[in-house]
Amino acid sequence: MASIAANNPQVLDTVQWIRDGDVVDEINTAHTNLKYLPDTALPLNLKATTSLEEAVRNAELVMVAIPSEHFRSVCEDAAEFSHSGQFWVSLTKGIAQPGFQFMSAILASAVPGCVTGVLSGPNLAREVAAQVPTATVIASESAELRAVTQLTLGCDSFRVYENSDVFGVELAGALKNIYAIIAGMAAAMNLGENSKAMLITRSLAEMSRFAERMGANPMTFLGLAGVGDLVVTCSSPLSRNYRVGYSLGQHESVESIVSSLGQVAEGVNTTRLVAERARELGIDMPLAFGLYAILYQQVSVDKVLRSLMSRGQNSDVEFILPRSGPEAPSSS
Ligand SMILES: NC(=O)c1ccc[n+]([C@@H]2O[C@H](COP(=O)([O-])OP(=O)(O)OC[C@H]3O[C@@H](n4cnc5c(N)ncnc54)[C@H](O)[C@@H]3O)[C@@H](O)[C@H]2O)c1
Ligand SMILES: O=P(O)(O)OC[C@H](O)CO
Repeated sequence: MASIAANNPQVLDTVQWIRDGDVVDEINTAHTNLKYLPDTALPLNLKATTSLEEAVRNAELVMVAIPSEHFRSVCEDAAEFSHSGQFWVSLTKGIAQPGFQFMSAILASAVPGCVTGVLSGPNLAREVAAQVPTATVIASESAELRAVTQLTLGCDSFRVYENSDVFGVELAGALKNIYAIIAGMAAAMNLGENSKAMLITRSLAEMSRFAERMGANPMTFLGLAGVGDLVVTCSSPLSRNYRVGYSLGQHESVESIVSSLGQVAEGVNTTRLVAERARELGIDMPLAFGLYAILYQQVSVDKVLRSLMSRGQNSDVEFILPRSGPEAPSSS
């Protein structure tokens, strides 16, 4: 996203804050970030810094892409350099603990006086930086924040659509990681194209069911942040969550997959938080429960698959034909 903004002649300065001084030097001198974007030359005017003050103090728009686990602490450190009315947008697709915290809520409490938004959509970072034609969603209650984000990022290779359902957009971005892991598993098991279509479509049904019960608008899931991001992350090995699933499907342990990934796959933690919350609220989420059993209860992938395929059959689109009660297994 920083490279998209830096390429925009209407944006005065783009400053990217990074902890690691060596990466900062690499971006400022060689104009590359080989670990994350090995094939991309970064814009010459993209400036990196290890100083939060330099990145935040004079910014009109601050975009935060920190893994959810560390999102609050970085925002709290940055808050002393913010000013009232400054636009802060989360790019992070996860849920933080303790409790069940979303990034827009963390921004609002960690950065007092800021105006918040969420950017989410089918946006594999390598493709965004390579200027592959791409679209995203900016969600905010502030029309001004939405417009500033569209002006900052909109260009020949990148389109920014708007939505006011902040909760729905950020929930979609977090939930799709669960189903990307499952899709990666299905790919490793060579389950076939029919299975892929069933999986993506039933994932969407499950995500929308959860979202509606949590108070989001399920129609948001028909847009880029819902269907769009679900399709890309469930189809591409460029997704870390998909790769985690692929390795699980090859019977690697979660511990070794996560340690060899070297980057964050938010879906592993999100699966636990969402499955636990869904059980508390009595929301039926068979795919998320199945993945939870594989990740956290040592249940085999084959056993989960058999149990999913033997469940009672229910409504296709539950917003048209209501579901007929709990989908209990039809056979043991
Ligand atoms: N990579 C993508 O394609 C992509 C696309 C859209 C959204 N996201 C979201 O962006 C978020 C970040 O993912 P990412 O892909 O940028 O890479 P990542 O998950 O590897 O982490 C991003 C950066 O955060 C840094 N970091 C980790 N802990 C930190 C801390 N305590 N303080 C400061 N920096 C810290 C890491 O060093 C890394 O440089 C995730 O929530 C992800 O869902 C990623
Ligand atoms: O690499 P992932 O699995 O975190 O997915 C990246 C983006 O969220 C795709 O939109």
